[in-house]
Amino acid sequence: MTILKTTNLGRTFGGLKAVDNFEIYLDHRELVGLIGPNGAGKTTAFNMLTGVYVPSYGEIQFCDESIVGKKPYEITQKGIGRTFQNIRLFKDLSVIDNVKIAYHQNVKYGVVSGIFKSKKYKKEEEEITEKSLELLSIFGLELKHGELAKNLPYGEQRRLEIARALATKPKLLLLDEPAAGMNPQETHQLMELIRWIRDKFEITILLIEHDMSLVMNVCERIYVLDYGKIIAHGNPTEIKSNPKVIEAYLGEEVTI
Ligand SMILES: Nc1ncnc2c1ncn2[C@@H]1O[C@H](COP(=O)(O)OP(=O)(O)OP(=O)(O)O)[C@@H](O)[C@H]1O
Repeated sequence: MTILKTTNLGRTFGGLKAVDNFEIYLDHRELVGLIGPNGAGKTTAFNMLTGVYVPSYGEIQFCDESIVGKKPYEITQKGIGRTFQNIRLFKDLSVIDNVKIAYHQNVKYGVVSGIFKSKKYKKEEEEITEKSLELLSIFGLELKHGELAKNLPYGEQRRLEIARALATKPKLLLLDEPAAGMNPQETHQLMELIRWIRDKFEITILLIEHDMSLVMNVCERIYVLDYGKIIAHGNPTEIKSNPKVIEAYLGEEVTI
């Protein structure tokens, strides 16, 4: 079942077509990679899918509904969660509060209930705390729940970002360079975790990554962007041997 489909999607900045004719589909429970050299347009594509940028043209269908023109928070509520290339945590809040804030996007009590701290409010709060701790334990962060996010080592901040994104209960999770700045051992563990998350939460994952071993090992299908256009699409074996992909990566410090 296809949950996301884009048609002739594009974004221009002045005269630059940062992304052009971007056409992808994602099926339920797929793990798909989006790769390409620096400046190819990967983050711009993510920004359109999540409402951070309004597309200059084209269509995005998510769960059979157009999400073009919707605000980022509306798209989050519809079921697209994401992480950012540059980590965006509330650095001066505790680890658990970072996750709880994300959960609050889906709670049912109203403002009045919140102000007067009704029974329903307290029950919801207890549930959110419990669920947040459960989520933190998946990411090996439960013992650090009281620490300030800014005091976590880099790899743990990246994991906390994924936990936050999952707390918004996404059907589709977009990960923008989840392994950036991680050492090989952390990257390997993350790879396992990403696969596990997809299975446990039964979600679709689209990830941007520069670490080719991670992409090739973890993704079932891969789209390759170059100068804003998709130049290749296929499984890892097909992508590795695609001449257009090899050419696009010439001069980059990566082995594919
Ligand atoms: N807000 C913006 N204003 C002007 N140009 C932009 C803007 N955002 C992106 N661009 C340009 O669009 C192109 C694609 O950028 P983008 O960040 O999407 O690439 P990327 O593939 O994510 O790169 P990287 O791998 O380096 O993160 C680049 O030429 C970039 O300079």
